[in-house]
Amino acid sequence: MTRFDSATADVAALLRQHETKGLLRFITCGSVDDGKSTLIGRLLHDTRGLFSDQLTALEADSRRHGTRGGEVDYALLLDGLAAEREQGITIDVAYRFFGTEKRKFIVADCPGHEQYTRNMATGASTADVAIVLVDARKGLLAQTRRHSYIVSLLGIRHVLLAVNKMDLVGFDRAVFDEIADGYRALASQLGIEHVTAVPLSALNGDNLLRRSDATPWYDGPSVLEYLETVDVSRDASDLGLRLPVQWVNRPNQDFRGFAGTIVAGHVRPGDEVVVLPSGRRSQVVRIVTADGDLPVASTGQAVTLTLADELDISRGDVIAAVQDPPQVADQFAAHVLWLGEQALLPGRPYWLKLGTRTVSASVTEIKHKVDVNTQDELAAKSLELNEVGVCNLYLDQPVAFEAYADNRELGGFILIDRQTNATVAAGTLDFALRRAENIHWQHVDVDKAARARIKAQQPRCVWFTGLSGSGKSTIANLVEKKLHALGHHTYILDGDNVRHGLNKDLGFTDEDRVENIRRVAEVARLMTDAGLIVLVSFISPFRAERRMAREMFGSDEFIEVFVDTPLQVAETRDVKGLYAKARAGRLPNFTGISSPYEAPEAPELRLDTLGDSPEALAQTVVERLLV
Ligand SMILES: Nc1ncnc2c1ncn2[C@@H]1O[C@H](COP(=O)(O)OS(=O)(=O)O)[C@@H](OP(=O)(O)O)[C@H]1O
Ligand SMILES: Nc1ncnc2c1ncn2[C@@H]1O[C@H](COP(=O)(O)OP(=O)(O)O)[C@@H](O)[C@H]1O
Repeated sequence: MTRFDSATADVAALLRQHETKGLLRFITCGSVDDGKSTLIGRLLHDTRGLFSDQLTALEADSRRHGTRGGEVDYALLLDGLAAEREQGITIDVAYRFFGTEKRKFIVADCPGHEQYTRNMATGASTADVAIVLVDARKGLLAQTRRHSYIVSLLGIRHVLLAVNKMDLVGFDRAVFDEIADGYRALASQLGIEHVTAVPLSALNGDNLLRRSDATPWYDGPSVLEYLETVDVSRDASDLGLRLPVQWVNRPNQDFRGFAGTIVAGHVRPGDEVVVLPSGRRSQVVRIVTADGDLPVASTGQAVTLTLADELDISRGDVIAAVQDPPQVADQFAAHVLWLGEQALLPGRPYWLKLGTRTVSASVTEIKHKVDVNTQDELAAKSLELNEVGVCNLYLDQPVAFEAYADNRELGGFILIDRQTNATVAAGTLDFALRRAENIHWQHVDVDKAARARIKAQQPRCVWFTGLSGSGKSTIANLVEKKLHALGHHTYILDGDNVRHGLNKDLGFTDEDRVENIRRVAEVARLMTDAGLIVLVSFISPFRAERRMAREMFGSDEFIEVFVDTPLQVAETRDVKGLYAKARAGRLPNFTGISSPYEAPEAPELRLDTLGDSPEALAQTVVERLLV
């Protein structure tokens, strides 16, 4: 068992012991060296929340590091644990638990370095309170502003401003007042409703558990008093029931229950409910739990509901009160905090996870990005790590949602990279866009099958991908000639050509290439719908967009052909002299040289242009097509 596992077991015991007390979740944020770890370490230790094995380890560490006079260096404990978890990468937020007679606490310790915004957002998404630490000698920093912006973005309404290291400025009231006033101005700009400022020396314990004699001019609470008494209840009582279905419980033919945690409202047997997004209605029959059936259940409780009717309900659906259901939509205005190493590219599909539902989503437009230090709106074509943008989102299917301001569970989402499964963004849904609401799919009587029948062929999209000069155009051209000779109806979409018309507004940046492929894939889809065999010949360098294109077609309709020519060979051919230009630095973002090419992993066909002639390769494609 690792140290972390044993801590987890202890935590479970602690939580059980404190089960009857209120629970407060908070995060700590601040710049490096503001004293975060010391603050948390002391809170844990002085409230006797430290687990004994960790305390022993801590004292040993302190001795090893030669801390003054055998004193415990509290910072060591948390920094040590954080480092340990960092090796496991992904989330290195350290969740710590402690309790007093009045409350129990879960604190997410978010590392303060720039690149750790991801951890902070993770911690903040469930917290009720944020402790923002500021070094009294340094005042408000860019990092303080950034963290406070994220705190407000993620809906934390209560901030404890801990002006730390007051001992180093002689507990000077003027210093404290100036920082507190500056912060209140910032908070009101950001819409943070409740700010309490405390003059603190985390190291010495002044105003930490009890009020300190060193600050007779201060009559507010100590940090712990604040945490024990702050009222974070939200007025959710008037919201109707919302239960996102986590799983369908069907142990046998006679029982079918829908399990999940109630995120708003309450429920009783007999209540009328609606299931979203389908809109089907039913009535609650039982509220089942491990401890027996309940007469009523409310927000925060994990339950299994059984319904009067046999409805088709699956994970991700939301069971809601009939009188007051959440909305359903597939297009949104949203705030997106980008956490990916690679930039956000409009048009690229990501997985969006909202409540218990996962759907494919893309950003259709970045309205602007927000300078998190000044709140200025800046023009943007993409979002880089740690940037926040106001975006339009498009989902490939409708979901039940609520504005984040009203309900964090049904309004807060994350975006996941479809290749790496890494979390690349955290975001909030602001409101639904109505633009598609009044547009309905127009039924036509002559359909794709009818069009294909008259052409006596199966429509296809043959997608050639490869480096510039690999041979895409040459081979596609030969394939078309052969198909034409056989009486087939075809069309070639060639990158060079389409860029002269439909896509003449696009260049060769990553984001322009994503849009280039999105458009040509849509055109290819229309053409196959018209019954044609379409040959697409685009470099299409990114796996994500080739996959997006593939998903637009039926399973045997899309044939990915990798024209596999090594870079050195394509460069030697240099049909258009572009490689020479790129090498000379006169052509930026050139594929293979200053812009990446991601080779297909599982194409339907791989053409080795060193092994065979264009003619032979074209014949291979035709044979694959006409099987
Ligand atoms: N910077 C840069 N990088 C790559 N290619 C460049 C560039 N600048 C111009 N060209 C010419 O544009 C053709 C590629 O366009 P595509 O639309 O196929 O490219 S992409 O799919 O959007 O990556 C490509 O055609 P092919 O050589 O037929 O592939 C080039 O002739
Ligand atoms: N086996 C092969 N397959 C395709 N092209 C080849 C082959 N061998 C040599 N070539 C030459 O390589 C060049 C490929 O250029 P092109 O078809 O315009 O590539 P792309 O469309 O991928 O940029 C042509 O001059 C072609 O004659």
